[in-house]
Amino acid sequence: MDSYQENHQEEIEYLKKTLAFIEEEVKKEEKNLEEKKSDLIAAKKDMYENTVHIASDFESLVDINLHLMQVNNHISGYDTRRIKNLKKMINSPYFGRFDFIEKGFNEKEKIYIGLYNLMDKNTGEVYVYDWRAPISSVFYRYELGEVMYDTPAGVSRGDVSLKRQYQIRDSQLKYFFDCSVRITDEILQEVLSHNTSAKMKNIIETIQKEQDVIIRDRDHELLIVQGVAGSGKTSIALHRIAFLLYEGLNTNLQSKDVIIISPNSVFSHYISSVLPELGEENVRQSIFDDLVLEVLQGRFGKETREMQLEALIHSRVKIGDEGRKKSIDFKGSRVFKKILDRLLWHYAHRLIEFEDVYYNGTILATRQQLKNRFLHNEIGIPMAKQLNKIETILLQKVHPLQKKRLKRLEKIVEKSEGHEFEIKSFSRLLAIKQAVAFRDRIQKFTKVDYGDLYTQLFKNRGLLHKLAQGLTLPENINEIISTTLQNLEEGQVHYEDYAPLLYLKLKVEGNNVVSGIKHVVIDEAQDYTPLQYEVFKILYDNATYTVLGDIRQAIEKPIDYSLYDDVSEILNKGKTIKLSLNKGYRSTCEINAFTQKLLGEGNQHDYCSIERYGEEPKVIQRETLEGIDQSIIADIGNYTQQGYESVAIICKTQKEAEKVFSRLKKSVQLTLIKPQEGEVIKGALVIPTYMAKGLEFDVVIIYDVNKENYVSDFDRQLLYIGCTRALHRLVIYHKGDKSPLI
Ligand SMILES: Nc1ncnc2c1ncn2[C@@H]1O[C@H](COP(=O)(O)OP(=O)(O)OP(=O)(O)O)[C@@H](O)[C@H]1O
Repeated sequence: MDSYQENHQEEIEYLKKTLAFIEEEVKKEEKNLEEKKSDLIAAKKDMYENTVHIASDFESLVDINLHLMQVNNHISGYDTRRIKNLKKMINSPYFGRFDFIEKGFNEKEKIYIGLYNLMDKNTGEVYVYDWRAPISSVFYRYELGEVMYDTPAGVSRGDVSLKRQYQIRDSQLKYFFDCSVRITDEILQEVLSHNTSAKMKNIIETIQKEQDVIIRDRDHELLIVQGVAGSGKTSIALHRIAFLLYEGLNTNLQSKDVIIISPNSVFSHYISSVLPELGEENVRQSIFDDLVLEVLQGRFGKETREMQLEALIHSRVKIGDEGRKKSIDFKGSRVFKKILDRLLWHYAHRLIEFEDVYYNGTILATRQQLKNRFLHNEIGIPMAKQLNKIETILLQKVHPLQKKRLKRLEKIVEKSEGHEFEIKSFSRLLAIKQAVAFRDRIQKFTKVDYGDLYTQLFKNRGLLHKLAQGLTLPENINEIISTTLQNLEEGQVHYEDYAPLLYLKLKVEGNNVVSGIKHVVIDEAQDYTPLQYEVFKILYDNATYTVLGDIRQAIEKPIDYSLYDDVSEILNKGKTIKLSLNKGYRSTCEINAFTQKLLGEGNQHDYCSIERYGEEPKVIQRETLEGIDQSIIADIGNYTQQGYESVAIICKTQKEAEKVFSRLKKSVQLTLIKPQEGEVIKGALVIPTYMAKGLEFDVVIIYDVNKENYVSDFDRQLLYIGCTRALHRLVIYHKGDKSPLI
């Protein structure tokens, strides 16, 4: 036998042994589960039959029941998860191996790496190491030779003499090969040459070194990643969560303690299967609009981010109509945050009209006393709570006086005519009326409403200008003031007002809604304004953060890397690091070269692409829209025949997408993706650019990139986002002259 055959034989044996062990474990766990279920049923039966004798009251009965439910959930949750994980491993128990001699030891260990740990508890033999285990980092980071890796007990060193990769599918060893480099480009190219799927997939078999460094970072409280399109930011974010949860076994981080902030619900669906695939369920996902709804509870209307973008794109068509854009920039800025802080200060010091409080001729507190108490507030207590406390104190003071007053009232009523038979009840009624009047009087200065406060900023003539002293305001500030006031009075504010309103509410009332989050992942970080980060900071103050974005994919903002400095200053974490990724994995080299050119002079950046070749992108002119439609119908047929499974027709706006959809649907099977709607399915679909963010498709067709439709830098960014969604093919159609941007 030659050495390959020997190795092959050895690997077949090892696979057989591992699979047999997994199957044995599954059987054991299933038996275990059955026994536990029977025990539980018996315990329940016993409880129902006997509790009446032992549970002395209803409360203890409830307690027992609750306890049993918890035990029940705990047992079945843990056991079924382990069985599920083991079953997943039957398909492919591991994908990599390295042979390792730890410094100071002689014995060579074969370290197999897979989805989860697989250990024989009786013998201590480890069949497979979880890809997240400390030792597994060697596989992702090193070639042959000397290596080191972090363990909870410190750094371990050693020597790697062999690295091997496998493809095992349906429990069969398809192939394996030895590699001296980290992860060979061939296997990566092979993985990337496949079609994309309706749901994002995990990348554990081919994580790259620079990605692994981010995934396993434990040293920083704020980790910022600037990565080019397709560099794996979203994948990394999800694998990082899985890693932190694995580590969480030591640090007590659980899936319910983690939240992912993603751009929209279509994207949320797209990424929703990665963590469950990696064995981690129940991580919360939220979009900013959910937070708005949760905190503001629909009080100021329901404009969504998509509606804002749609309005913005349409307003751009009218040259010179920059009002909304300036308002968006201003209301998201740190300047506006300063104005809001000054507004809060001004309200506390100047606008609350404290009064002397009398009751029945007795002074309870002077105006100055109340003001002093309020301003020398215990640090950190929100304004509304502090005022509420003042109200409670005044009510407590007045309470004994009200009792005396009731007695007095009874005497008065007794003497008056017409109430002889209802002295008590009539006196009480009078007392209640007086108490209400008293409370209303003090509530004039103890109630503060964040919405009214925001309105005052725009309604109170000159207030905003006064508060903005020393700050630079946009040229159209007066227009912004009048439009905002009008919207507030109509109860329908713009999306850009939500962050300031949230900020004011959280500052005024404190954070009553969200708690317990220990780690926050913000994807598509470039899409949030500094003020939105201020809101995140208040909502998740004690959490650590992973923030990932690509400044070139900002939709309505100029390319400006200072956002990351703002994020770092605002979140203000002790240990912060900013890392960059400049290798794209999604698209072919031809598509990458095309999209880099799109960025325009001066905006290109350090970029490299994985070596995967395909066809040149096509830019095709048609005389009419009908001509474009006919070509697209033919394209969908051709590309589907060639085996591509997802073809996206990307339009500039939702309106355009709807029109294209209604024309094309007569001739071809396709889906229109709408904001707020669930999943992107496979096949042909029509989608507006901003909804396609973060997604990817085998074939991307960009609709009508003509010289009127795509002209500004803003359009360039939209076009860039659209084109970078393509894996294998990119086609651009235009009616008449093409856009000067391509
Ligand atoms: N190490 C890897 N191995 C295999 N595939 C990878 C790897 N890294 C990234 N990919 C693939 O590249 C594609 C892009 O990844 P992802 O969507 O995470 O990138 P991104 O940086 O978030 O992209 P964008 O900012 O453009 O939305 C995905 O198909 C992902 O599976």
